[in-house]
Amino acid sequence: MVTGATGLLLPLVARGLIEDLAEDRAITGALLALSGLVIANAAVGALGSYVLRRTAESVVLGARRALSSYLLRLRITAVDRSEPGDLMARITSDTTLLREVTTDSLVGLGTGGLTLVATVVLMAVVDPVLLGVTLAVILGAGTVLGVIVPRINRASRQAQDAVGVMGASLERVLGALRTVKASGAEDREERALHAAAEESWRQSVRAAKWSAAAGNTAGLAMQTAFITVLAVGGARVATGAISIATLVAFLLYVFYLMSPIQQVIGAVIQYQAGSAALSRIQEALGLPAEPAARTAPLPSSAAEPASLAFSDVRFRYAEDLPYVHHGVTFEVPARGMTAFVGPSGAGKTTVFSLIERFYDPESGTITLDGRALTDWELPRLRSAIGYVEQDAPVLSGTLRDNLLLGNPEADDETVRRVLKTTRLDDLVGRLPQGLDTLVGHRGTKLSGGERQRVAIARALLRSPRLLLLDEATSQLDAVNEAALRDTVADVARTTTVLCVAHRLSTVTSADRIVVMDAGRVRAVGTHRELVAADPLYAELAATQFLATAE
Ligand SMILES: Nc1ncnc2c1ncn2[C@@H]1O[C@H](COP(=O)(O)OP(=O)(O)OP(=O)(O)O)[C@@H](O)[C@H]1O
Repeated sequence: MVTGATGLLLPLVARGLIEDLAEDRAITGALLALSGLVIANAAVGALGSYVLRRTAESVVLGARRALSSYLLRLRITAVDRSEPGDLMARITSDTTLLREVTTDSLVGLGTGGLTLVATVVLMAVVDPVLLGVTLAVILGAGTVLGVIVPRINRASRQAQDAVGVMGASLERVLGALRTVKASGAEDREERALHAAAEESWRQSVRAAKWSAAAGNTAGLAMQTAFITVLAVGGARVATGAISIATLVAFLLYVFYLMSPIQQVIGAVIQYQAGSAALSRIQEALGLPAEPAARTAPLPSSAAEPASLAFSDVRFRYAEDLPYVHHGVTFEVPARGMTAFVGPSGAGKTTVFSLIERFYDPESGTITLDGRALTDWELPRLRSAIGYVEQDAPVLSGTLRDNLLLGNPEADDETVRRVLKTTRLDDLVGRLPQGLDTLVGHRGTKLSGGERQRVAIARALLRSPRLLLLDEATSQLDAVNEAALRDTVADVARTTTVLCVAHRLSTVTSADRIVVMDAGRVRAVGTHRELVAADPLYAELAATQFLATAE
């Protein structure tokens, strides 16, 4: 505003200068005022522009922090429905567009708008007739802009959506690059990536076309205003209605009008891209999330193991999908090892997802320590559990980062002990950088079996009251598997262990086995009991399990 005000005073001082010259008065004062104004204008302008950019960066930072915190708390149901690459684009690319909204758009609209109004007021003071001429031209341009602006908005939104699609395609390909290469699918994936990039290009070019049209409409309007004012003003000077000095001052105002008008139109155009990005950010912030809560402390090593019960649990992943659990009921007392077996797709992993409350059942209750899961504070519930997922994910970073992910407080002695029980000590000893070795994206620098052992070690370091192992030993060789079986048996003496098992060797030593089939529990018992009592179990034991047993 100060920059605008100093700029606005210049024509008045210029008029004074011309009048001083015309009337042979000293011009030192006017010259000094002119120089002072020019310098103040430049200095305040530079400072303002810095403050503005800083503010804009802070807006982007705020949006990125809010979005990343929110996305970490997303419910798994929302993650199932979204593309991670698209969510990533919303945090990285869409937030960048907010920078322009803050600098060029909002502030441009504010200062440009104010300068515009002030200029018009001063024009009215100088000569209302010429102001009328100027406004008529500007109004015509405004009408044209009203048609163009919504088109810029639509194109901007589609361009950003295409960037999201591109992010999703990239994530899809980079997440499984080996499979893509092994399947010889590079060309097809390349086409999909290019199609998304081209769609973004097409829409951005469309937005650029309309933006250029809008920008030029403004330029054209200003030139028309300039020429019309010159013609009408010239005529008025000829008839003696106004003086030359007034015409010069007015033309200077028309000249000054250019910048705020360009600013306002630029702001409106920028705002279209910004508002498209903003609506994509708001969409992400509208996804269902878990309530914000602080991470709960891990249970002390002396904490009692947990007991668990499912009672008539019915669950499906979405309303348009079939039920995965049709009234699942079982009880697991504190301590000991419970194995879940059953054909693929029976709903074993889903049991674990429900315990972690990644999803909530449609009906029935799940209790931990006799208390419904819904009555537990979510962080407290999860802090009691150690979970090793089916594909044993390992995160990019060092081995140490991965091991300490679930318990950053674990001391060196505990880490050493767990490394020994999971037989990772050999690996760590062999690596030149030991625990500080980088494991690569998703742990690609580790073998499948090593990844599983890292995942188990990570869960054990939490000293959980309930340990969930989902086929955690499927990729281990016989020696490692036997060793880990002993470790798990050891852990089961002090902790409740639930294990989805595919190997007979894991199952035979279990305290109880829950046989699941098509979303129901069909039998519970020990290996010996079930072989005699349950035909499905007997069949599984005789074929699938025995085939992989030692
Ligand atoms: N996120 C999900 N969204 C929709 N359906 C899912 C989802 N996860 C699993 N399902 C479906 O739920 C059913 C049960 O899956 P679950 O992973 O619990 O089976 P499982 O018994 O562990 O099988 P496996 O032994 O092959 O791992 C399957 O039919 C599967 O297709």
